[in-house]
Amino acid sequence: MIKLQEVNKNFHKQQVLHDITFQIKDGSIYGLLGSNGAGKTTLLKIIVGILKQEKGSVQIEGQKVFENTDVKKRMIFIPDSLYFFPHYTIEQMANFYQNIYPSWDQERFVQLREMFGLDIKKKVSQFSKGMRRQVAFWLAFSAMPDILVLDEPFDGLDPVVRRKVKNLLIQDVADREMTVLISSHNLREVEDICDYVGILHKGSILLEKDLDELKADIHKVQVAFRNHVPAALKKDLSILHEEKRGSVRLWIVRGAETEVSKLIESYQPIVYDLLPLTLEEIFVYEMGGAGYNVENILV
Ligand SMILES: Nc1ncnc2c1ncn2[C@@H]1O[C@H](COP(=O)(O)OP(=O)(O)OP(=O)(O)O)[C@@H](O)[C@H]1O
Repeated sequence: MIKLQEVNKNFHKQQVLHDITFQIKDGSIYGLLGSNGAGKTTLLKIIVGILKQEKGSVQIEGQKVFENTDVKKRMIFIPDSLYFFPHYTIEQMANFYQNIYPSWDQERFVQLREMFGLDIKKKVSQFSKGMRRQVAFWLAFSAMPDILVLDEPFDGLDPVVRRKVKNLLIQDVADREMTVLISSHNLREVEDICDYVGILHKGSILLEKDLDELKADIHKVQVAFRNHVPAALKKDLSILHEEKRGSVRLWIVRGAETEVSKLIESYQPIVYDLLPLTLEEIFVYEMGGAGYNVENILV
């Protein structure tokens, strides 16, 4: 479990993180979303113990992270700007990782070689940007960390590699309860793999959600009635948003699907469809309800 309690961080006199409190359960994938400058990289660096917060606590399995090598050996951070030793080949980097991470799995490194298809005798600096990112993932997956922290991890990866990397992430989470924290400015990029999403805006967490619960709790409804819309129905439903399209109403409603359907059908509509929402649509309505314009916060 990663547990943050009222974490604050200043750079010089500017406060960039304000009372950040959240938890990430073992074996889950948490997406930390936010626009440029929201504070994502700073927060990630505090979680992995590169930076120290001014106030508050960060604990992993009950232990503090900063200057704690035992915890750091179980965790890998892939930053947005990658660093490899100049002149090192992939093989030399792998040897270096093997010495640092006790859980390094050489068999897996060899097995993943086929998937990534990169020459281990070649210097990492001679690969393209996207290929260097693949090397970072290859090393990280071979080190078998308990915790993987990824800063904008999919930038520069082509769609095929992106899919392969996401599959590996999901596999490690399912097989051995790896915990993953991913930062991104793009909801669509992470919505297919995250269990939880937190939105960071100007250094504060605006919203935090379990995605399965979120998807089960909010729906798009198209409905039409022979005469006018029953006022009692509108009163009983939790309608977040309404649009009129001729005689058809489009509603965004909150509530369990079975209950929403039962209630609407009891008024015998002549048209009734309950449609799924994309995660992006859900956030637009959720955050709109909280007084934020989501287009200014997420892409
Ligand atoms: N080393 C530093 N010294 C001073 N200010 C910094 C430093 N690092 C970050 N900041 C400031 O902290 C704020 C948050 O930056 P951070 O890099 O954490 O944002 P981010 O959400 O990762 O943004 P992006 O999506 O653009 O990478 C910004 O205002 C930035 O200017």
